[in-house]
Amino acid sequence: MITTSTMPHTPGTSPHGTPLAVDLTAVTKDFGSVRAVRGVDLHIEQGEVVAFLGPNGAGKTTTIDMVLGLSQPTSGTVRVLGHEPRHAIARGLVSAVMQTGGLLKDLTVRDTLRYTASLFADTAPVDEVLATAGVASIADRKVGKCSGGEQQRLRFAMALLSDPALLILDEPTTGMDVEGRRGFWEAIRKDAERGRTVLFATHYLEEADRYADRVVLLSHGRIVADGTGSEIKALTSGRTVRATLPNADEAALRALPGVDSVEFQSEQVYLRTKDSDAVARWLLTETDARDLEITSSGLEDAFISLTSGDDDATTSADAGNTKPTTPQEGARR
Ligand SMILES: Nc1ncnc2c1ncn2[C@@H]1O[C@H](COP(=O)(O)OP(=O)(O)OP(=O)(O)O)[C@@H](O)[C@H]1O
Repeated sequence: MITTSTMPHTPGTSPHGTPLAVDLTAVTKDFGSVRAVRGVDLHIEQGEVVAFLGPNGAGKTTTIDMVLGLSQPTSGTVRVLGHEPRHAIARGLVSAVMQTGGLLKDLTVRDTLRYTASLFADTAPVDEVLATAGVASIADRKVGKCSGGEQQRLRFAMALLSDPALLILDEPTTGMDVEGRRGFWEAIRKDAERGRTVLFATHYLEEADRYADRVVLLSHGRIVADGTGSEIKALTSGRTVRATLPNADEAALRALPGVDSVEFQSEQVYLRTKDSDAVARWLLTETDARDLEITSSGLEDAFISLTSGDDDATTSADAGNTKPTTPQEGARR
């Protein structure tokens, strides 16, 4: 079970008494008979960089839309920095970077920012924002001539104009090449180091693992895991200990604490375990095992194991079944 905070605190605030950046409690969302979000509890503290990871249809966009005040939950509550989402947006506390739209091809990057800035009463200086978003070198380029990655960095720059406390990005790098994605995330990470809270939805495991402090894994409208990338990897599949062990005592291996599975290939034994140190120690001290190798499972294994095998019931008819599907659900707080 992943937990990061055991300190009691007032609902809606962090243990330090500051409002949570995002505070979802028992949130559900129905579209007719489809229950897209099923009892989500999510508490994000200010300054966290959180990835919302999940397969198609998991409910990421639906949840983000509620945080942005674009739709209302069917039940449960959504608070953003201590406010109703729409009030938080109206106060300029939240900005969003969406995948597409919102750009005029004939304007330059700088003019796009100047024009956007003119719509607000008070904004960060355009030159500062150009630099932060990593688009200063293409400031005089027409938007239509910018690559997909550059256009996304421009959308990021536009989102920064109001200097929001919370930045939300819904699958911002879909369709970008590897180089473009790296440049985009480097700009986001660098900016986040100054304390901005970032919540982004993604399909890319590697992106979530590398750029988020915390990964919230969503499947079928529920949170099925919540922790750092490493915690989630360890949580699901643990590690595999491989050893050469002729005449292995299968029953003894299976009885070891923390061992999830045991497989044999001729003289090789493969043990999947959450406590690889203990298994390795036992093999080396109690058996003739040699050539030990310990490998860590990837986030992809965790993703597949945590998001598959769940029931596919997304109709609200069975929505009363909000029991966690894994021990990890809602485990963070
Ligand atoms: N306006 C709508 N009307 C009906 N069903 C909807 C609507 N919006 C979303 N859904 C359904 O709700 C579920 C969750 O969709 P959502 O778009 O939130 O998932 P997602 O995780 O963002 O997926 P993707 O990664 O494909 O964008 C899906 O079953 C989807 O078909």
